[in-house]
Amino acid sequence: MAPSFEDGNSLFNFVVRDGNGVKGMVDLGLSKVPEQYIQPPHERIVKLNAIYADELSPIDLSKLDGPDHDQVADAIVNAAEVLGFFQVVNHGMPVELLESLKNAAHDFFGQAPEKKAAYRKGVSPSPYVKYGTSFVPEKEKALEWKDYVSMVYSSDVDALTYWPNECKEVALEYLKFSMDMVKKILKVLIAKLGVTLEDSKIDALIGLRMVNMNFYPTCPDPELTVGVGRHSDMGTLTVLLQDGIGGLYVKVEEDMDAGRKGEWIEISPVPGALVINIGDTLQILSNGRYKSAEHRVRTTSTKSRVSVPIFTIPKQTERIGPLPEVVKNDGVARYREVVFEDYMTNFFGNAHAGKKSLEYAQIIISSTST
Ligand SMILES: O=C(O)CCC(=O)C(=O)O
Ligand SMILES: [Fe+2]
Repeated sequence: MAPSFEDGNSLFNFVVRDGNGVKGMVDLGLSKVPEQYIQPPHERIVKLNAIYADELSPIDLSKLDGPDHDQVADAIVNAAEVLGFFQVVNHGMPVELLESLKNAAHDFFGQAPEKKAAYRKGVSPSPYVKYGTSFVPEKEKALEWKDYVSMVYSSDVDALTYWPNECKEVALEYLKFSMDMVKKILKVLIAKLGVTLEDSKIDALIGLRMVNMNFYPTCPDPELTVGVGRHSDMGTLTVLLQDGIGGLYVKVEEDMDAGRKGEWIEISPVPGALVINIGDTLQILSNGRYKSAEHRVRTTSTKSRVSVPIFTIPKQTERIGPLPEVVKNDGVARYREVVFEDYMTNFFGNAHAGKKSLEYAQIIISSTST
């Protein structure tokens, strides 16, 4: 039976306030996209632009420990400078774990709405778990076609006590495997900046970790909606597991060989691979050399999609600014120093709007020369 929401408020209340999510709405039987989800034309993802250039072939991470170290390090740095996104294979994570994670995400979101709604903001029994929908629904002109559960890591004991039963064990294992990889990649990126950081500083830059599970229900008209709107991630590095459905798009910020600046290209699913992307923090630390890529997610009408990002972000008290050696080299600081907690508050206080989040730390450099 088609749902009849008399006014906009009742739909908002059903989906957002009462925690039924997009899934709850779709499960009622939906033949068309509700008005609240219709994106303005310039935000819609119309064209399926599946470019599969050489730059996007996955990087074999196991080679970082062998004679090809320099080549692999260069590939990582190049990807971070040009697109801000790359995929890795032979990362050491068992394939079965990746499969279990996707299943666990389906298990979690497949539960009755009240089970998930128990983790809503303000009522969640755990300070570390939040279930929700869209990004900041109260501030968005059009809602995003996505439900999520977010699990903050504080300790193994807390994770196993407070994270949802449906996914806590696999999510924790995934996080453990990922952190070694994240540290390795981060060390490569920092070294190429000509900077040496103490291990304690590296740890502080990825001191807060969050495992999210995203669920994108089927949509009756994917061309009117977005799964996630244009945004960059706020943290240092993001690790992402996506399923085989596809729909993750990245905006080309630097010109690649074929002159594709400004185009959106798809990060096509590769079985067994993980996606890595640079976040705002690393763009700031590198004084703009590494790109916190703008990305977005399309919805589909055929099958629900799941993805499982790990966000590694600085500790709240950490001061983030361009590394002094890099500024010295560049002759200019493109960002000011900010306390990460303030950066985060600003990030979560606004709807997704491309790379606008970076403006919070940006120094506007006026060109007075010539
Ligand atoms: O679902 C995806 O592929 C990406 C999700 C994403 O960008 C995010 O959660 O920040
Ligand atoms: Fe993202």
